[in-house]
Order: sequence, then C-alpha cells, then structure tokens
Amino acid sequence: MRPVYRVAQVRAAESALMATLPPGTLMQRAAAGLARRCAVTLRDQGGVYASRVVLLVGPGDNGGDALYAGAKLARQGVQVGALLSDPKRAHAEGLAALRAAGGRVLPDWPRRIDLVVDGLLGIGATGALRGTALTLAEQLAALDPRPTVIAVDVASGVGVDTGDVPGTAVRADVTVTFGCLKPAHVVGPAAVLAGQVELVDIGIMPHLPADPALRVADTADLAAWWPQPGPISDKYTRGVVGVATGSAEYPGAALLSLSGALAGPAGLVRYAGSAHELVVPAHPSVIAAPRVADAGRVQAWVCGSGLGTDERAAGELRSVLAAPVPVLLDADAITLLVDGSMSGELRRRDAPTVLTPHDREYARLAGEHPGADRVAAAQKLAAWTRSVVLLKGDRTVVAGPSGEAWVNPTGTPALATGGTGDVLSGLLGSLLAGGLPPIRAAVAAAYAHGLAGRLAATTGPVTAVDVAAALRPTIASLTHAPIGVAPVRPR
Ligand SMILES: NC(=O)C1=CN([C@@H]2O[C@H](COP(=O)(O)OP(=O)(O)OC[C@H]3O[C@@H](n4cnc5c(N)ncnc54)[C@H](OP(=O)(O)O)[C@@H]3O)[C@@H](O)[C@H]2O)[C@@H](O)CC1
Ligand SMILES: Nc1ncnc2c1ncn2[C@@H]1O[C@H](COP(=O)(O)OP(=O)(O)O)[C@@H](O)[C@H]1O
Repeated sequence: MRPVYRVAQVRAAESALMATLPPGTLMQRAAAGLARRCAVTLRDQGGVYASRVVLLVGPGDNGGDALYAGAKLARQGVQVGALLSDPKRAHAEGLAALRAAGGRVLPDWPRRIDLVVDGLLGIGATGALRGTALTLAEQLAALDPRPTVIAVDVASGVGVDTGDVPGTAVRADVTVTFGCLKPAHVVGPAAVLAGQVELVDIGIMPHLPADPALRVADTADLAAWWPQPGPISDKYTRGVVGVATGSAEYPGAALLSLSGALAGPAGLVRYAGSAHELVVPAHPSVIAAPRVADAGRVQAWVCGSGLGTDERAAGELRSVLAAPVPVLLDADAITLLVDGSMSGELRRRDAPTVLTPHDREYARLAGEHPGADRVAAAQKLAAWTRSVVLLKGDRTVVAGPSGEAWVNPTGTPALATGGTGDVLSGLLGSLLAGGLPPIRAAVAAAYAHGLAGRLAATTGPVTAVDVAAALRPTIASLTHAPIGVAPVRPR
C-alpha cells in the first residue's frame, strides 16, 4: 500500500522535520532529487552537456526547488534559462545560485528546448492558474514541437488535495514529488497530468501520521489479500456467491456478471433471476434458479445490472437486502434505491453493503454530482448509506463508512465500454463471498479489473467479454497461483 497525504498533513510533517535541521536543508534535498531526474531524462534524450533547459519559476518555494535544480544542471554543462512568473517574488537565493552556476533569466521562450521544468506552483497553489503563471502554462501547451516536461512536486494548475483540474494546467511527462504522494498524483483528472510520478525521499516519512488521507493498493496487497484454496478447502468453505442480475430482457448482464464471479475465488456460483434458463448453457458450473428465494444459501449477493426496475425486480432486491450476508448493489438496484422506499432496509442491514455507482448513478443516489473532490464525494455517500462505495471512473475511488479511502491505479479508458461494470460486480461479489472485508474486496476487484482491461486492450478493441477472459491470466499473475502440477521428485 502506498499512502497519500493532503497538503496540511505534508506541511505539518515538513515543519516538524525542519525544526530539527539547518534552514534550507529540505529544499536542497528536493532540488538534488529533481536535478538527478532531469539529468536522467536529458541523458535518455541524447546527452546532458549542452542540452537546453527552461525553468518555469513561480513566486514560492516550488520555484526555489526549480532554481536550485537548475543551478546543479548548469554546473553539469546544461544551458539553463528561467522564465519568472513574478520576478519580484522569485526565490532570491535560488536565483543567485542559478546565476552563479552560469544560468540566466530569459526575457522570452527560446527557440530550442530539450526540457521544461515546471516550478510555477506546488502545494501552495489555490484555485485555477491566474496571471503570468497562466500565460506561461498556456504558452507551454502551445509549443511545437512539445518538449519533455518535468513538474516539480505537482503539475501547476491542479487541485493538490482533490485531483481536480479547475482550469488550464501543465501536462507533465514526469512529476518529481517530495516526501510522499499527494491526491493530485493519483485521483481525478490531475492524475493523468502528473505523468510518471517519482518520489524523492526528503526525510519526512517518519513525521507523517499513521492514517493517510488516501491509500493506493499495489500488487503486494493483492497477493496478500486474494483468498486461496488450501488442502482442506471445499466449494462451500471457499464461499458461495449469489448473482441476481440480468433478466429475460437483458440476459447479457447476467452472463457478464457471472463471468466476473466465475473468475473470482468463490467455490460455487449461484444465479437467481429470469435469465435462469439461459445462463447454464453458457456457464455449466452455475446453479440457477428463477428467484433469490429459491437460490439456496450464499455468502454474498450481487444484485442489479440488467435486473429491470419493475415490481419483480424490486421484490428480488428486497430479498437480497434481507439476507444476512454482504451484498453488492449496482445499476438497476441503485435506481430502485433512489425512490427511497428501500432506504430503511438499506440502513437497517447489519451485514456489509457495497454500492458501485458511476457518476450518473452517484448523482441519482446523492442528489448531486460527485463534483471536484471525488474522494470526499465517495466518503460522504459511504457515511450516509453506511456502505462501502466504489465510485467508478478512470481512477476508481473506494470509500468506507468510517472514512477510509482508496484509489485504484490500474484503470484504463479501454474499460469505457458496455458491460465491463457487470464483470466488475461479479468479481467483487466473489471476493466478498470468499471472505474478504468489503473495502479490500472492492479495492482488489477494481485493481484486477483494471489490469484485465489493459491486458485485453493489447490484442485489439475491448469488449466486456474480453475483459472477463483477461481476468484469469491477470489474477493468476497477481496472486502467483500455481499453474500446472508441481514435479514429483524421484526418491
Ligand atoms: N515546505 C517544505 O519544507 C518544502 C517545500 N518544498 C517545495 O515548496 C513547495 C511549496 O512552496 P510554497 O509553500 O512557497 O508554495 P508554492 O506552491 O511554491 O507557491 C505558492 C504561491 O503561488 C501563488 N499562487 C497560488 N495559487 C496560484 C494560482 N492558482 N495562480 C497563480 N499563483 C498562485 C501564491 O501567491 P499569491 O499570488 O496568491 O499571493 C503563493 O504564494 C512545494 O510544493 C515544494 O516544491 C520543497 O522544497 C521541500 C521542502
Ligand atoms: N474513461 C474511463 N477510463 C477508465 N475506466 C473507465 C472509464 N469509463 C468507465 N470506466 C470503467 O469501466 C467500468 C464501466 O462500468 P459501468 O459504467 O457500470 O458500465 P456497464 O454498466 O456498461 O457495465 C467501470 O469499472 C469504470 O471504472
């Protein structure tokens, strides 16, 4: 797990550490890491010596980092020029260091540029870019050919704590950040503008709180969490997932959510719904019944996609909500919840509930669009519904009722195609049935689903069927599941 901290947490940790160090130490550490990364990029592009670097320098310490890094590069033979957004307020010592190393302040953009270092704004940014900083960012975006851009700490113009992009912002190829990740690196449209994020350790980690604002799962988490069968497992002890999706009208939703469920760790998949005669020929291992009440015992239910919103569907949803097991609600189940008649059943549930809305479903449930702060939006709905909320998107957010929040790093636009949400819900339900706590089940499902989308995209345009098929190799590689039979050693 990689922790992510908000600006106030970072500032507090930095202050605590700075009190123990000579003034300027942290900026020197930051600038050294930044200069190292710039030199690597220049080397990859053909050479450091005599390459041309433009520093965009704002009025704060972010500009100071850029100036000191520029001074280090100038000493390695790089031609470094600085464009200042606010010359009177540019970091004076940094500027003196740049000049002493042979760098200079530029009156305008030079013609040849190998690398731009964006030091306009860092964690002191508020709102959309304005003034000369905005002009410089617009001019940068218009450069042709586009030079490589390395952002200092964050790409200028993004909402650091939210990942929102309220106006024009710099698009970076690489962001060199200091101390820890911030939300703008991992969530919302800002995450895309960050490019590849590299973390420079400046020593603040021990001063950061144990409880981060946000967490990002990694492959080690997935390997540790994914339920695995053991020698004494049977199909029931591995967990049984019930899938109440699809209908005679929308049988595809049933087939897709079942294919997601069948890729998960549950030992048995049951289906309940009016598509029951259609599902068994496609998925012979599934036990199918017409209604939830006839389906038999399960350890988790998945309900919603393709279910419809008629009386029959509402009745099935009531049966699912009444079950004392974890329940995942998606699509039509969310629509059915919106009219409020089942909100009592939802709030009274003792067993966990997971809601998986996309933005329009979120707006229907919450009465407002998720807005600029997607993490806060997911946390708010989670607290209000006492559920785990998986808010879908390019960087899917998972939040629990206690405020714990995660963001998924594996998403891909290839998943923006009909039915992939059904595959996700089936997989997530199987993880719930397999015994994973609901936040972990949601995080793990989104992670594997994103990777499966990426894998499916390597062989052409992606459909939801391709994503479901790609789940198997993805999960095998994530969980190091043994493939084949271990060789028996001759005695
Ligand atoms: N603290 C530490 O220990 C370390 C910090 N480090 C570095 O410091 C960085 C933070 O520096 P910082 O606090 O000086 O803020 P920073 O982002 O450079 O500038 C803010 C100024 O910009 C302005 N401004 C704001 N919004 C604007 C907008 N939308 N459009 C235009 N202008 C806007 C605003 O001025 P205003 O005009 O509003 O008065 C404000 O004064 C951090 O990201 C990291 O790089 C590293 O060295 C490691 C150690
Ligand atoms: N632009 C995008 N980039 C990355 N992932 C996306 C994008 N658009 C949608 N997704 C993902 O694709 C899935 C779509 O789910 P959903 O909207 O429920 O579709 P459906 O109802 O057709 O199955 C979700 O996992 C979502 O996070």
